[in-house]
Amino acid sequence: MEDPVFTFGIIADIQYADMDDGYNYTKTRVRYYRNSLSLLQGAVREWASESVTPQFILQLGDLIDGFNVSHKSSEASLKKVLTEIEKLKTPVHHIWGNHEFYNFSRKQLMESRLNSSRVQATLTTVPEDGGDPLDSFYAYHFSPSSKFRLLLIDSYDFSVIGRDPSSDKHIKSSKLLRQKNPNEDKNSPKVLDLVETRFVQFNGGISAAQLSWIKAVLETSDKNKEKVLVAGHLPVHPSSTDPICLTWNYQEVLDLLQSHPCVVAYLSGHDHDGGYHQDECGIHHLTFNGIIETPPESQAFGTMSVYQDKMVLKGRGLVPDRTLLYRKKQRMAGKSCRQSAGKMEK
Ligand SMILES: Nc1ccn([C@@H]2O[C@H](COP(=O)(O)OP(=O)(O)OC[C@H](O)CO)[C@@H](O)[C@H]2O)c(=O)n1
Repeated sequence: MEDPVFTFGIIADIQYADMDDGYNYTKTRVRYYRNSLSLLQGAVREWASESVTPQFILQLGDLIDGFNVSHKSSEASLKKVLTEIEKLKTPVHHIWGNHEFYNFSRKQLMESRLNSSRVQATLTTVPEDGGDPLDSFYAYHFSPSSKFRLLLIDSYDFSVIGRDPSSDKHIKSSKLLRQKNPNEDKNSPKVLDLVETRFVQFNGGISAAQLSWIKAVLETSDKNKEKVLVAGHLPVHPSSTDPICLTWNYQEVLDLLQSHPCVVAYLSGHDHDGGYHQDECGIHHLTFNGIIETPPESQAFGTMSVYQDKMVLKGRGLVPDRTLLYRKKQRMAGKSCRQSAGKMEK
């Protein structure tokens, strides 16, 4: 078999805390807080023993659990987990999830080892909108190999968590939550239907500024005939996740991704049960199972081998193997495949 152009490791929702096993909020799933570190160690060992060490690791967010806050162990837990993942001596690209914001402020995150845009500075482009960097979003892109690009986006850009209560983004997202979610506890999806359940406080959305930044990146990639893999903590397709985990403005994000032929995949975490869907434009939506709810005797991570004509995911434990062919349906830049279909037939 031909060699891949590049390979990378993927892992999601480790949510480490030095505490006994517990449950998720609805008491339907066990959370293995302490053992999540052992599963991470196992993943690192396996990646290190592959014939070719992955070029980088994509960590899809929620590296340590929010419980660390009450245990006053956020710094210690973060250090422990980063020490393990960094043993691989390969770059790690970090997405920020809701649990990052329970543990740390945006300012702390920007200055921490979780700011991989800074660590990988030579490879990346970070948006500069001229305003206060703390009101901005954490998103960047890099090219792991010629004609391929990884684009990391900030699912909590427009959110009440991680935003200063006096900020415009906090005020507006809090207003949106009040409009969409009648429950006193805004983390509760009670009485909300299907995709409306996404309007809970532990989710967030993508601001207009970030959407236009993403659009500009994708336009350049379209022009340069690149293939782009987009990654964020929250899923954006209702068929790839339990709807309670969706990005608030998932439809806007989907419309944007689907109108750029360069986009081949969207990778996310958050829904610990995982999910997969190939959308009508051929984009592969992969939601990775969370380590935190993976039994100690199992595993949940993957190695993605990227080829010119496909991606091959070698899954471990709960993550299945998949061969992901690039889209067959043609799309025109700036139009979704649905809009393009009619035009191309003429
Ligand atoms: N129905 C719910 C669910 C959660 N909460 C509270 O919201 C906060 C975050 O919840 P948590 O389960 O820790 O979030 P995760 O990111 O680990 O998982 C997302 C799941 O996959 C979604 O199903 C926390 O404070 C919970 O207590 C809530 O109040 N009501």
